[in-house]
Amino acid sequence: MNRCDYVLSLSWEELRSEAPQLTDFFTGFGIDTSPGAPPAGVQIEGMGEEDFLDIGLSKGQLLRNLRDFLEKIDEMTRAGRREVRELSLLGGHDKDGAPEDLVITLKRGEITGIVGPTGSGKSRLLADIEWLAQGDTPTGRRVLINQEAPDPELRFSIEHRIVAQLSQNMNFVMDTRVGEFLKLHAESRMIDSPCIVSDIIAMANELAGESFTAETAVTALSGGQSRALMIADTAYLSTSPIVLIDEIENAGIDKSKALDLLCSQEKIVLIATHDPLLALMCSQRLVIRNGAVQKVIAADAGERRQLEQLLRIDELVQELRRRIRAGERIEENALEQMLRSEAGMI
Ligand SMILES: Nc1ncnc2c1ncn2[C@@H]1O[C@H](COP(=O)(O)OP(=O)(O)OP(=O)(O)O)[C@@H](O)[C@H]1O
Repeated sequence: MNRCDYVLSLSWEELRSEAPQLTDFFTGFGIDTSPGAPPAGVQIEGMGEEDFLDIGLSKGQLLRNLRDFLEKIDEMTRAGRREVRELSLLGGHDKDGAPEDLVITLKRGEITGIVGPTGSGKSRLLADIEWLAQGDTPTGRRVLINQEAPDPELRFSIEHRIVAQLSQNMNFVMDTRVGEFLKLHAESRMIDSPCIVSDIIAMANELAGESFTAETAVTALSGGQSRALMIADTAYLSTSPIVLIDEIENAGIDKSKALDLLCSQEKIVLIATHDPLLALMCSQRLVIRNGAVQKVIAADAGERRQLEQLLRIDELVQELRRRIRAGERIEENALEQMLRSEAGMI
């Protein structure tokens, strides 16, 4: 018996324990999935021409949809088995060919910063990770997943990418509304939570400051808003366990909140940055020079305390930004007053 026939012959209790998503699939076609109802196969056999007209599909199309749906469930189960627990970077060489002394393993829930002068190779390191380099990029680095070289299927699969890249420019080419875009994305991920779209929009609005709604056209979003939407979307919908971020400092979004959000989703986050606040928020940072990682600095208690103070200073900067955005004039002693009211800051 093939898988399709097997599913069609199960009782609803059996089906629920086998793959709960299937009951939603059948309910969507008006099939009675209550516990005592006849199995799906019996009900489909009993459907007349009118019933098929009602659902807008022929019997053959319905069965083909079921087969596609089962394949998708299987693929997602396989993806779950390919679970990424850790990511290791093995050094290659710098721009002059000198060996890079690097062996480091990054774990889920960890944020790693990549810092260094302009042109030193930060984006190149992100690209090496995105392509799961195997000594075949200009740096000669290798990337291991769970201490093994990833299989080629994982490297070159477009559909099941384990790495999500949030690049500096987010441009939408689709002509659709935010709500519709997120709904489609959630469906493609088989995430069927009724609040998911509104949750993502609420989070994106928290990150962006300037609100938009489910009815806003994606092409009308500002740079900061689309960046915020992509971060919230990645956090809630992306199954990619590794997230690479190239510069969010100028995106006009609440960057510390954005990092907290991604980190709370147990992702392995790498962020290339020139921003001291973001760099200090990381669990560790890789210092790059001349195309190679020169050292790894782990955050310590001293740096954590500096981060706390920097976050307070950042709040003041945000407040100034808010006032300037609102068209206010900044009085001569405004900053001094704000600093004084921040007890103990100066
Ligand atoms: N190990 C290496 N060997 C050879 N070329 C390298 C190496 N590392 C980086 N490069 C090259 O050096 C150039 C600059 O690197 P990259 O763009 O990654 O710098 P960056 O630190 O991201 O700069 P910015 O801060 O300006 O964004 C790129 O062309 C990159 O491919």
